[in-house]
Amino acid sequence: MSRGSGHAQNGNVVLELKDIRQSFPQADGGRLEVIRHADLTLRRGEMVALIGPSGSGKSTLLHIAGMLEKPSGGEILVDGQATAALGDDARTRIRREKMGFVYQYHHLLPEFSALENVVIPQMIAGETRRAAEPRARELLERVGLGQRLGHRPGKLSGGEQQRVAIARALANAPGILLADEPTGNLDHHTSDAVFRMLSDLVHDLGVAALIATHNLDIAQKMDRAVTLRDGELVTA
Ligand SMILES: Nc1ncnc2c1ncn2[C@@H]1O[C@H](COP(=O)(O)OP(=O)(O)OP(=O)(O)O)[C@@H](O)[C@H]1O
Repeated sequence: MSRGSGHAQNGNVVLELKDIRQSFPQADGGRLEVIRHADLTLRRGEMVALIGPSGSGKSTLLHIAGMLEKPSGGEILVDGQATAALGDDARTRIRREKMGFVYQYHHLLPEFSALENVVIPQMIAGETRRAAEPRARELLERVGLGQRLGHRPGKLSGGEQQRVAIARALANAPGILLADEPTGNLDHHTSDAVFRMLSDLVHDLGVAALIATHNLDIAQKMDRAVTLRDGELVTA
């Protein structure tokens, strides 16, 4: 497993959001302007909290950053490459090779073991099972599940399921991790433990992480925080 240089450094920009705007059509024929202006630069090895009231557009901004949704305006650069004009295939390739996603609910495949859940994304990316397994094992060991490799998700606790989901998100060695309330379903104690593990991994692997959370204690433990307020992304 490659190890990064640790905390953020200048020049290690992996994701840039430039003047992102997003609006949605409304029933009355008008448009709901959810994001009026968002600029953000993410560097290797930094963990950034995305906070803001419910409905302020955090999930929308994460979807745009992950190229799952096109913004009404603005540009997204991944490793310096502009993406707005790219076709769907190129966007999908960038997403698959360079991004990992974690959601509030783990979305693991219930009929497969923890190990298989981390192997499968690598096989979809073209790895053989034999090549994919060592990394999957190592990641699962890193998240504290070395003794649970053969367990199916239904036999794991909520915190353990989320640990598998984090290992899966990192399976293809993405430079960028986007997470939407990754500890939102967990009790206070489990949430802290899962966050600590995620933070160690992000810093050790040199991943750039943008993490939406309602939990201000957790947000404070990240390297910095940005807030969506009245459609503007501002430094928290
Ligand atoms: N595809 C869509 N069409 C219309 N409106 C949408 C769409 N997606 C999001 N919205 C609206 O945009 C606003 C922001 O939603 P979003 O889910 O991004 O907020 P959030 O900050 O993540 O909220 P929460 O903290 O409750 O998860 C909401 O008013 C939502 O209804």
